[in-house]
Amino acid sequence: MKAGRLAAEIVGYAKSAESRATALEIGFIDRAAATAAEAVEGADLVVLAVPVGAMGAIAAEIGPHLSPGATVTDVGSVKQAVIDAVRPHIPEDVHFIPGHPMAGTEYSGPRSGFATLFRNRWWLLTPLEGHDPVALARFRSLVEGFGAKVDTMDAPHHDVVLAVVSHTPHLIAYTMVGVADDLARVTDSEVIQYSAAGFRDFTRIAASDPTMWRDVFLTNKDATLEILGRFTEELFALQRAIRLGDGDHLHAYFTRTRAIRRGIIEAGQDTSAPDFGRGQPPSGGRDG
Ligand SMILES: NC(=O)C1=CN([C@@H]2O[C@H](COP(=O)(O)OP(=O)(O)OC[C@H]3O[C@@H](n4cnc5c(N)ncnc54)[C@H](O)[C@@H]3O)[C@@H](O)[C@H]2O)C=CC1
Ligand SMILES: O=C(O)C(=O)Cc1ccc(O)cc1
Repeated sequence: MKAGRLAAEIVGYAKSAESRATALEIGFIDRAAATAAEAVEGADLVVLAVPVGAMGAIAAEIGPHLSPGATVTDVGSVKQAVIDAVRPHIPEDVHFIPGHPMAGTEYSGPRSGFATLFRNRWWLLTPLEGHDPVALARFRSLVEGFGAKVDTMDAPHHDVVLAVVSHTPHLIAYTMVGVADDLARVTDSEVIQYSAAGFRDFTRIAASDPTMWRDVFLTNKDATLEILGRFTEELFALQRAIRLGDGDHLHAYFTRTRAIRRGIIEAGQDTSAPDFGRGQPPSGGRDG
């Protein structure tokens, strides 16, 4: 918003005084408020960017201080739980537009933000029934001003999709790194020294913020457990194929999954890693 001069004044609040001071120092905000309630006084737009489990408490704190006609949005990785926790605290004359930018890194805190973070990334919105289309269109064009692409869907659908493309993969990465750490035969230095790209990517993901991800799994419980159940079934089938020496099964499976990867690249959605066949992709996040 700062880089694009999309707001007259940006007021920030964070629980820690250090985060507030850093945000001011690096120019992310024009003014730091001492409380969340003070931060939202007179604001046209309020963005809730706390761990999913903290959204409800923050909403309760700011609810009585919101201006009529203001818009409240959030950036939480889970949507239905945030809606359930936040909506009761938002006055009738305030617009609530739940959202989720599909962009980020394993880093936290104000120094981890950068102006191009949302460029060419999806920003999913899960508007509530009976929402004001004018407020939605206004917010949508703001987000497009960050360079993001917007899509809308309902919250339960969002949560299942995210369980597949983000939440369960994060859990798998956490597990794989934990397994490597547990293996006495593989010393720490070997894990670090011989890390191939696949495992290195797992370690990056597994370095993500523990509070944020704890809250994601606690609040997207059903969808994550459903996808994890399917994942476990497939894993057992592959385990069995390896044990039986069933190369056809393995080959057919890997052929199917390779087609998915190629589909992502052809759709121009790969912003994660160098694609040596097609030159450098656009920079994606801090690790690029
Ligand atoms: N990091 C990422 O890659 C992405 C994160 N998200 C979502 O964005 C939200 C914020 O995540 P980040 O910006 O990465 O985290 P962050 O750690 O950089 O910022 C979180 C802020 O919330 C504050 N906070 C934590 N607990 C609080 C509480 N109980 N009450 C009041 N304030 C509290 C912290 O002081 C901090 O200022 C989360 O809901 C997360 O699911 C969404 C997309 C990507
Ligand atoms: O660091 C990564 O690779 C991410 O996957 C970032 C991310 C984390 C959480 C989200 O809800 C959306 C994006």
